[in-house]
Amino acid sequence: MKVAVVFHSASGSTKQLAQAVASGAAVVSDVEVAMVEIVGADIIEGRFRNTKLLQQLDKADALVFGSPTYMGCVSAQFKAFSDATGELWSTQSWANKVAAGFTIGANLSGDQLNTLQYMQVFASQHGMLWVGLDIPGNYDPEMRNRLGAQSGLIAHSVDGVLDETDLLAARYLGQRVAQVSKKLAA
Ligand SMILES: Cc1cc2nc3c(=O)[nH]c(=O)nc-3n(C[C@H](O)[C@H](O)[C@H](O)COP(=O)(O)O)c2cc1C
Repeated sequence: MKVAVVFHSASGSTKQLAQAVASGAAVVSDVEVAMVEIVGADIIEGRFRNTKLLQQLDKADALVFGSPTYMGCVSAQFKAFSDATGELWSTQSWANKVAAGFTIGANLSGDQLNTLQYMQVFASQHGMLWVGLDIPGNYDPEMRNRLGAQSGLIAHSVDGVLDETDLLAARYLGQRVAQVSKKLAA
């Protein structure tokens, strides 16, 4: 079972979440986890060009998408990556892969939900199966999902220092994606 955490991060906070998601997925037995970073250098004249990266994702059973919230949506780098997958859309070659998402913003209510919703639509365009969080906000003894979104993980940091509960929720999201993927494959 292969889980890929596909993310863009400019100043490192989304990357910290991605590492936590990956570590959560890795605790599930027989799961191989890859960190797949979207970098600006792969965007040439506005188009994301990294065939190897897309081929790596083809082989994964589950993709967890991560992007900072920029201007109320995914970053331009993440969007360029998602546009590049348009070539796969007509064949639906990612259909029935499991998908999930996480984001972070500097404002408590900085329109991060729109970022998750974009990722969810993106996954649906590929026929993927979206997995949200099954942690009801403010009802968790560990205070994971403190911001209460269940479409995916919304984290918040004003200075790039991650809240421990957001990292716990990210770990949990990774674990959940790996477990659901195994269940589907059984
Ligand atoms: C161009 C730009 C736009 C941003 N837009 C938002 C926003 O709409 N909502 C929000 O809460 N934070 C916004 N932020 C803050 C980032 O989401 C936040 O700093 C995040 O932690 C950056 O992630 P990174 O460290 O992975 O790059 C914005 C930051 C930048 C640079």
